[in-house]
Amino acid sequence: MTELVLRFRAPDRPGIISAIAPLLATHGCDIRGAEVYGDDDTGGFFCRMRLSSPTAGRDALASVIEPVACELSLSWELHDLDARMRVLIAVSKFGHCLVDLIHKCEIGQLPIEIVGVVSNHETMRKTVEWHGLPYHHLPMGEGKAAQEAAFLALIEDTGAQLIVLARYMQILSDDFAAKLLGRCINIHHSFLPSFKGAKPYHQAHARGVKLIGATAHFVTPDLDEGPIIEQDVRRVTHAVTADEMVAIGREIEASVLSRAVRWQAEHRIFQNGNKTVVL
Ligand SMILES: Nc1nc2c(c(=O)[nH]1)N[C@@H](CN(C=O)c1ccc(C(=O)N[C@@H](CCC(=O)O)C(=O)O)cc1)CN2
Repeated sequence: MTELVLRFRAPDRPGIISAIAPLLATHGCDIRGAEVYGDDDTGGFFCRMRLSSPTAGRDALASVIEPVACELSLSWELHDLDARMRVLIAVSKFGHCLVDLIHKCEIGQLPIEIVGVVSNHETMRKTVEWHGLPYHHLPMGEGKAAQEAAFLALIEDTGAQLIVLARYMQILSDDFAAKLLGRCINIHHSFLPSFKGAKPYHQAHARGVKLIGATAHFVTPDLDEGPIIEQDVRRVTHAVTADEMVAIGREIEASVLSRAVRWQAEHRIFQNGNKTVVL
């Protein structure tokens, strides 16, 4: 039995599901779950189906879907759910999101394979190597261009399908960010669009907010402007210091980022203009 995810998007119109469903039934596929969304603003239609296929494997099924999808102008993907997404994690000095991802991967809560950890500091090497994972120290000393070239080579060498910036505090150049479009997720330590930049908790404290939060988003060349995937908040009072906000924020950041990574690994996220649809 093969567990698969079929996901597709197309200009919205009647008859898309009724064209696909019989095809799946003909090939013995059971639709175990399905979510759809039609966007009135963009006219887009989005669908994610979880399939059980007793006989046809991924490639066999893909070969019969292709002609129909072409006829319907579908942009589609078919993923084997047993295949874990290859993930390269980037971190600077703060390891709370990194260790949360490693732990959740180790206990099987995240369907990913961590292919390595990259950092511009040595701070997290001991922890990462203790978990038996490769650590790649890429300091900024040789300049951003050289560092990013080494970072990109690592992405290619490891076959990483997703790059996670787990409190990686370097702004990626426009060229590098453009090369990672749709496959790089960042955790920003504020409730975007408020408090962009490097020190959001101090900005929040200075502003006197009553809620602080974290935002997972796809990385684009524009700092902290990428499509938002997940957010969460916590209530704070006048008595909470900036340092206490940093401490409260760690838990929010880790939970928000791990949810975004799980959804990406489960092929649930569609980019929809500068927004996302999560099915
Ligand atoms: N092209 C992009 N690169 C990065 C993004 C992004 O959205 N687009 N997100 C950041 C993460 N981040 C906030 O979430 C962030 C990181 C770093 C800075 C910053 O000002 N860094 C300084 C250096 C700071 C240092 O060395 O400690 C800098 O790069 O000059 C702001 C926001 C990750 N990259």
